[in-house]
Amino acid sequence: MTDPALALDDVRFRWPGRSSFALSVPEFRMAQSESVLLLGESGSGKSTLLSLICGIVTADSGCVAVGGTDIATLRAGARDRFRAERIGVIFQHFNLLPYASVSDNILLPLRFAPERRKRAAPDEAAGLCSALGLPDGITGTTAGRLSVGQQQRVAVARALIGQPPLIVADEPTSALDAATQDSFLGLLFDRIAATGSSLLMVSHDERLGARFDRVVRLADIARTERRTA
Ligand SMILES: Nc1ncnc2c1ncn2[C@@H]1O[C@H](COP(=O)(O)OP(=O)(O)OP(=O)(O)O)[C@@H](O)[C@H]1O
Repeated sequence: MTDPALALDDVRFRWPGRSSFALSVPEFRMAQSESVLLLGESGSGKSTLLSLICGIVTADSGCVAVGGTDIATLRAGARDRFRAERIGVIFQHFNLLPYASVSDNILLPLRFAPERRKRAAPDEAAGLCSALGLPDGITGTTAGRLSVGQQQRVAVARALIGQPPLIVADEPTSALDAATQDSFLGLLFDRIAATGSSLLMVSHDERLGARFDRVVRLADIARTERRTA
């Protein structure tokens, strides 16, 4: 039997030093190649959940397994390499290196991920740029000079390069108008259909739901505790 792309069991978490917010997830699963839209209001813990899934923070108890590997069993350095190998992350604010070229930004995760680097074709960065509708020759441009929409596409190319099995995206469409949102999602879905990657996207916009295999509300899979500190 193949491992689920993602499995959370009895996960509990509090941000260190902050008792005012707690998140617990009894059970959540994603199958391989599945796309899930995770909805929740602002401050409900969506980004916190993604940080747990990416191993940026570790659960106080319970298990977060990505492709069958419990990330709590990995030491910090190994966890960073595991994330680079297995998860393509699209951050809310893209987190591009503004002084580095588009090409260097896209290739960045491969530096820490030898297996993913082997899977990436030599011209994949340029190919992704063109598939994502970026202009020819953009790979040498400094990322800080791009429009917001272009930065977003570069962030997607960086997440997709080398075909990581899981793509995690934190509100990647929030800065886009409706038409650009639609074409952006079309491109993202074309790419994950081609590679068979799973996609977990966080948003507070339920209109995006039609494109996904499943729409999940954070409130239905997690309990949160919020107190004014
Ligand atoms: N790095 C952090 N350190 C400490 N507390 C944090 C950190 N990141 C988030 N929190 C706290 O965790 C709680 C949930 O925030 P989170 O960003 O996960 O919610 P969200 O649903 O993603 O919100 P939004 O839709 O506004 O991005 C908030 O109380 C927030 O202050």
